[in-house]
Amino acid sequence: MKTIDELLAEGVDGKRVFVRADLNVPLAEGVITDDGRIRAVLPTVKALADAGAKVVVASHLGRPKGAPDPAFSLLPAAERLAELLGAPVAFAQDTVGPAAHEAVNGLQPGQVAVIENLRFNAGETSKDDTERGEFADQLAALADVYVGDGFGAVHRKHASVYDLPAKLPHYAGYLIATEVGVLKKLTEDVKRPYTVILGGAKVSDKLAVIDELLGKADRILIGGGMAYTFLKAQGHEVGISLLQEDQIPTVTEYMERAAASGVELVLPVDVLVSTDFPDLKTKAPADFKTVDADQIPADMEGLDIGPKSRELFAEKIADAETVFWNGPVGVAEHPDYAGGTAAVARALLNCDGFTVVGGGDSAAAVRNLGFDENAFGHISTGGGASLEYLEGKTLPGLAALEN
Ligand SMILES: Nc1ncnc2c1ncn2[C@@H]1O[C@H](COP(=O)(O)OP(=O)(O)O)[C@@H](O)[C@H]1O
Ligand SMILES: O=C(OP(=O)(O)O)[C@H](O)COP(=O)(O)O
Repeated sequence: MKTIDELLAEGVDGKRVFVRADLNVPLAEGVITDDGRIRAVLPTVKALADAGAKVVVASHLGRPKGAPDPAFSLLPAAERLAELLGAPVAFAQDTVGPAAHEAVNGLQPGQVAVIENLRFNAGETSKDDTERGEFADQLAALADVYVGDGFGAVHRKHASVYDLPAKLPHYAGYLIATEVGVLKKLTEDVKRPYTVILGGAKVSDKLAVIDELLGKADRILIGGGMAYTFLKAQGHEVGISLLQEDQIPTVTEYMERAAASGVELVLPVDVLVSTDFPDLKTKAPADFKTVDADQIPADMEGLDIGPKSRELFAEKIADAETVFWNGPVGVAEHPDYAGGTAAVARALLNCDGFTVVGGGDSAAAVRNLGFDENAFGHISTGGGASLEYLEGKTLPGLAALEN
């Protein structure tokens, strides 16, 4: 993989450099609640701008449906990038249309532009190679060189991640180099016990990684929206909790395999439940109660792990030599459901092993709950990406940079 340092040595003065970043930051009412992913790409953007490149920054944000949707505009991220750079950043209101070309053509060496959300275009995420290739051609028209630095999206076979680097000279940015360097340690020389904690809401994506993790981890703790498919598979009522019904046979097989191979698969023993999802805008106090995990009422959903589960999880983390955590174990954006996630974060800090936290929302939760990000072994900007890397999978965005 050629790195940005090689590109800088070759010289970028006046060249248009396309930086595929992951600026998929959490937003509340259009306000960024954690800018970690923007700060993470600054070294790359700054180095290119300082060397006289015309820097074109691109990213997805959220999951719009292949067409413009103002709720998912990258404008707030572009504005924050400008603040962090201490320099103006041009913003194009389309991705590959006239506004993007105008913004890029208007750049002087050392200046930066952000183009609108890549996923406003159906070609970005298309499963059809030709459609993705055509969109990548349109992106390629905006640049002379490609720098891949969106670690959080390298597991996606998307046009800007996978197809575009094949069309331009391509290099890995500083963030990708750092992330891969740290995560590599977890694939090569894992000190045991190795505890993995999985939570969050991208249940179908993340259930799949358990298949591989069963052969790698000693303990797998399941919280967040992930837990309810397991509880249901054990025959419990889960009410209106997040559920991946079609995955019940799969998780049943996981539980059998874990038992047979001596991997501890740990589920919550109690949960906080409510009839309503909390209001994340007003953060108004929630009406919830704590129940045992096999007593979830039919009209309620589980929104955090309960006090007994927090103790149990902390115990399974305490003596671990290696810990990997992806996914808040509750709806940590709301103070009433952040207790489980805070307990897991504390347990990581109390453990002497090497601790890695991965994922946009997990990293945001840790910082927003007031934990010192430097106290963890590593905070990865990618959740799904780091999990798939640890599985040993070939990640499209890394393979494309290697070719
Ligand atoms: N029990 C739950 N029910 C619904 N959503 C949940 C639950 N627990 C956690 N979440 C949500 O999961 C989201 C984060 O999931 P995900 O994107 O998978 O994590 P990450 O970005 O760290 O990889 C958060 O917005 C959080 O509110
Ligand atoms: O937020 C992200 O992943 P993560 O939640 O696994 O950390 C990345 O920006 C990828 O987004 P996607 O899962 O919509 O492709």
